Amino acid sequence: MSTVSPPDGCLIVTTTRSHSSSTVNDAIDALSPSEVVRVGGAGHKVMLLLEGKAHVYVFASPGCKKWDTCAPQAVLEAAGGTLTDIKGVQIPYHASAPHRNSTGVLASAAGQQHEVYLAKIPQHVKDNLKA
Ligand SMILES: Nc1ncnc2c1ncn2[C@@H]1O[C@H](COP(=O)(O)O)[C@@H](OP(=O)(O)O)[C@H]1O
Ligand SMILES: [Mg+2]
Repeated sequence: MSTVSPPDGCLIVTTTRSHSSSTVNDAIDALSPSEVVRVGGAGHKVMLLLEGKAHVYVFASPGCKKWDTCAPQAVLEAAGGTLTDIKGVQIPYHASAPHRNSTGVLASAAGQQHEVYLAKIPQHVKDNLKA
């Protein structure tokens, strides 16, 4: 699967258009992005990662559900990218897993250092999101 790499020398963060909060914005600000692209839909944001139009997708909020992230995550991982919760933990998809992604979402494009973005998310943001 071929994808386009996001540009070097800048940081484009994609996030929610309609579910912002102070925690959501604190996580974004901590990355010091050069641009923030606010669009609706988990799939839309992952598409931006695949198209090289954003480096990282950050959502430090509990609202997103398993069915919003499962297909986008599969496609992103097939392309070499990464999607975890905001703490870097794998999102569980087994039959008895809770429907809600209560510990948020952080996804990065292929070639990005996922752990570098994770390390920049403030501890109070991580602590605020409980499983
Ligand atoms: N507070 C909330 N209540 C309900 N759904 C939410 C939500 N926050 C996020 N979501 C869902 O999580 C997905 C990503 O949210 P957002 O677009 O705001 O980043 C969206 O679903 P879809 O991916 O099916 O559009 C959206 O409906
Ligand atoms: Mg949905």
